Amino acid sequence: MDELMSASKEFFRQPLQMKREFSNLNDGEQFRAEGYGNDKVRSKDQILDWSDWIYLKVEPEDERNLALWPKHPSSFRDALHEFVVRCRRVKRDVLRAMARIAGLDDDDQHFVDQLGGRATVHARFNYYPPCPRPDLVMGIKPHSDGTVITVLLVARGADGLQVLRYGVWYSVPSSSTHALLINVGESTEVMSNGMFRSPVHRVVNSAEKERISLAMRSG
Ligand SMILES: O=C(O)CCC(=O)C(=O)O
Ligand SMILES: [Fe+2]
Repeated sequence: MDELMSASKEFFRQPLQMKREFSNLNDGEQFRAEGYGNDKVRSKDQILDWSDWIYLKVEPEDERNLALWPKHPSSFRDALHEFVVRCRRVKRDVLRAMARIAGLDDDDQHFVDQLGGRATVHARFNYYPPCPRPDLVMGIKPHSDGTVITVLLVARGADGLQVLRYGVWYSVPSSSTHALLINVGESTEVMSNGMFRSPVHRVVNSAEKERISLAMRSG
């Protein structure tokens, strides 16, 4: 996790020109989901998030578009691959535990198998630079994840993530180590008939501190 978080930081700290090599704008114009950049611009009045990201399909392995995987730092690709492999187990264990909580017996059939053998996983590396006027921007707008499950890797000491519960925003405390946070996705909320809720969350920027995270979005 250390290596991956350092590689991510190093990537984002490069000059824009270097990062644009992996841009999510094809020919500088046409938006595609994968690559480095920001939201698709749909109108002049659109408010963009105060963040940068890289969005990459990481599973199934044979559907990776390696041309968009950063080459610098050189540790980036291997560190990401290793994390993807480790996440498979985390995901499976969490989904099995959830099936047990739901009182289901043959657990794999319920949540794990919903992902199938060729489940799609996207990695979204997020970088939130400090903002001199955090009151005017949003690092990532309020949303819930359209996934089965999201494994969020939060860099050591990074704060800014907030979760909405009954109309009140609660801050997720930062940790002195890198941390994994599991987010229930909308598909699981539907599959469980609302027993597991997919929380609405957002990131607020800080005036002094950056935030780095990696969301592994499954399904
Ligand atoms: O940076 C974070 O912790 C939140 C990221 C997030 O919500 C997402 O990528 O879906
Ligand atoms: Fe999210």
